[in-house]
Amino acid sequence: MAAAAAALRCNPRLSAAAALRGAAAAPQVVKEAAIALLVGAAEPCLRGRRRGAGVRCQRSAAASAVVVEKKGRAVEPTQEGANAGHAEAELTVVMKFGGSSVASAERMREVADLILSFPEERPVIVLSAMGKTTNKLLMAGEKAVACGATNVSELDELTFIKELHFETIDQLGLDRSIVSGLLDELEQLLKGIAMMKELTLRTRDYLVSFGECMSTRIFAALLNKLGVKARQYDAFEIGFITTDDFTNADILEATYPAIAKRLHVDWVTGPAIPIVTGFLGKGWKTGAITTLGRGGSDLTATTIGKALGLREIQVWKDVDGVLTCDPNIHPKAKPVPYLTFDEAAELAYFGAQVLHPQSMRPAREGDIPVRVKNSYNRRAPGTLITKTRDMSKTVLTSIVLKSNITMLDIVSTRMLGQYGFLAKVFSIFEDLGISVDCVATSEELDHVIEELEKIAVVQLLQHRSIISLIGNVQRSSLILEKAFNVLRTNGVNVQMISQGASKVNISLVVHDSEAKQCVQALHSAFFERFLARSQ
Ligand SMILES: Nc1ncnc2c1ncn2[C@@H]1O[C@H](COP(=O)(O)OP(=O)(O)O)[C@@H](O)[C@H]1O
Ligand SMILES: N[C@@H](CC(=O)OP(=O)(O)O)C(=O)O
Repeated sequence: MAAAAAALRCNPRLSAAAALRGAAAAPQVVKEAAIALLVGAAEPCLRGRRRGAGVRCQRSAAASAVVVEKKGRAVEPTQEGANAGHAEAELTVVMKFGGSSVASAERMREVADLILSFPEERPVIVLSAMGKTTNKLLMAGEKAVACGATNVSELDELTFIKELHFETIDQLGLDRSIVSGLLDELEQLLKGIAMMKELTLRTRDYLVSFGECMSTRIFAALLNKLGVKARQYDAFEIGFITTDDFTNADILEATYPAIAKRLHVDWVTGPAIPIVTGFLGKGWKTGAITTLGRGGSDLTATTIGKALGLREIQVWKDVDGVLTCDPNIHPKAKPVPYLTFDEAAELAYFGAQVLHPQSMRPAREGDIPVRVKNSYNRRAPGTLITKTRDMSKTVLTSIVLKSNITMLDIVSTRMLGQYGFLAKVFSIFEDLGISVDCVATSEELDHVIEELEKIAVVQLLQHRSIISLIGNVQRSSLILEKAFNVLRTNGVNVQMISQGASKVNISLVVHDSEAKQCVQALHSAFFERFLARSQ
């Protein structure tokens, strides 16, 4: 059993899902041929060089007209916005700014200022869509399915998106033509959806791509206006090749040499800060626009970091780094100064919204440090994520909560031997093409249960939460002792426990109704009282 469970953890998506089931609240007591699967329910599958002297960003205030071309073509840097430098030095860092960092004209100015406050860097910039644009686009698409083509122009979400982008452009003193073509195209697309009365995953990706296509064009124009040469890129035009899994595509290997070549050649022939759309790619078979899963701009940034062998990858957010838990769950969450790639990856897989689940992979492969910083509080040191770190004093790093999980309790009817049973259970998921922690609809779940019931007694336990304790599992006894002490004091019965093969994660399953209170109590025990005592 243990061997089977460990093997399953090789697949990060399955790792959240497969765990040994013990007798209630008796961790590590393993029942014969009985496993439980956790099925994510509510959310869609979300899915060195040293610095050198060289080209510097100029801060000249020379205004310039910006040449804006059609979607799919880069906004070329302007003469006036010329960065006088030559490309004798390579690009040094990638800086990614999330939606909250570029949510308004004021925020865009702030981000431009932030970038220019590092004149020694030659950055590649990755941007997400402005503020909540992605959510609004999705909502507009869903409403368009039912509202009829003649009513599309009146959709609140479309009006909001138009106003946000036009107001931003006006406030920045730029030309509305930068995005007007895209906004027309967006309206046409919504009319098409209304006529078809259908929003496919492929269309969904095309629809949300407008957010990043607009934010990057506006920002490139702003930098050029400020006298800093910048060049806009649509990721799907410069070699971000992905699988054709719309809404949750994976980056393919061919991406790395392709984007490295394109960005490098452009940089040496005409140095200009590259401003790249986050989140987007191009499906290798269909040639259509794909997205990398919600929050996918982090992955765009780490992919560029690895492709170009940059010194550092910076992801600028609206929090002071990766925190000891979700600040929306517990206001006393505090920044974690250092993490390993393994810890950060585990944290992200288990639902911490702060990093995209796949984003650590390219950074780890390229061994490029990732720094998570706050664009609203530049001085905060943030979190530095590296391959290794001194773990000697570490017990717990962070607590992650993933709610609204469905747990499948599967007990063998002994028609098959133990090994055959486990193999059969997972082949059912494979045959149905279901990634265990990504089952999104109850229909999918019905199929799974129907198949499983041929070999097992299946119990469906809904409204469960996974609490993941990310830390030094070399100290698992201490972590468990402390955690169970807290849970017992709070009268909480743990329904399942699983220790990750990655040695950085222990997961507990509790009922949804108790989960937040548990996280708060655990946080207080590990990070508040512990610190108070050790200081
Ligand atoms: N452990 C955590 N550390 C930091 N932030 C977290 C954590 N868990 C959840 N969050 C949430 O993640 C948000 C940042 O992620 P995200 O919204 O994707 O940023 P951005 O859009 O800037 O890339 C924070 O505002 C915070 O509410
Ligand atoms: N705009 C996309 C991609 C992204 O990465 O956004 P953010 O960096 O704001 O999480 C989304 O909302 O999912």
